Amino acid sequence: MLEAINLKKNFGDHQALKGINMTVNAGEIFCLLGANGAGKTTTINIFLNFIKPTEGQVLVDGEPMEKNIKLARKKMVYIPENLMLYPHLSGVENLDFFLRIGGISLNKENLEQQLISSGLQDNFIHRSVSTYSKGMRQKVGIALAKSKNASILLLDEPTSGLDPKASNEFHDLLLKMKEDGVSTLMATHDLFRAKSTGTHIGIMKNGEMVKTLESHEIDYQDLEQLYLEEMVRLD
Ligand SMILES: Nc1ncnc2c1ncn2[C@@H]1O[C@H](COP(=O)(O)OP(=O)(O)OP(=O)(O)O)[C@@H](O)[C@H]1O
Repeated sequence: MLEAINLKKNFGDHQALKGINMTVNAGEIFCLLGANGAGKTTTINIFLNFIKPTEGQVLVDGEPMEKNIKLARKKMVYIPENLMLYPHLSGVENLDFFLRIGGISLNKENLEQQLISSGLQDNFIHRSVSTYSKGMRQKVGIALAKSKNASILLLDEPTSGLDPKASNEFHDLLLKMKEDGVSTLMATHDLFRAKSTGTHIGIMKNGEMVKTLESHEIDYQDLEQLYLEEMVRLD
């Protein structure tokens, strides 16, 4: 479970976040929507402890993150738009490497199994990652999250640039992790996916969360209209 309490972030005299409150419970997929510069990545970076908030607090499973940052990071996996993997290592070798950094050692069969169950074709798992498509690299990220038993998944536009089939496969994997009780926070510009995959949708604008809703409350057309209205509304 992930919570933000009154998160504020200033970069110089620019207020990037103006008091964000949000909760992502176990088994929820919270999709953050908002125009470029709304503050989505800043929010995710604070959750990841990449940057510190100017004010406010992050709670991980109810505990302030700064109380035990190592433990909090152990629970999390981050998949950005372009997952950084070692291009000359295979999928199996990358997975092994990143798991070992986190103190986890799996045997070869388990590593292979994790990649295959994350949708990577078995004839690719021993090939160098430089031969992988973007969708295949993102699946290595999912395999890492599953192998780590991560309970929190933070995603920053993970399917941008993926073709519809690859994007579909990736979102199916997110839905499976949701069934396993993972708390997922995903920044996205894809309203359709936010509606179809998300359990909750937050619309950010100029550093504020201007709307939060449960995705079953709204159909896709109304979400699109609401989003566009929020974007043009003068405050
Ligand atoms: N390190 C930084 N230094 C100064 N300003 C920053 C920094 N990081 C972000 N900002 C500013 O904070 C605001 C929020 O940026 P952020 O990257 O969080 O937006 P975003 O919603 O993720 O946008 P996008 O959809 O383009 O990824 C922007 O005005 C951005 O210019």
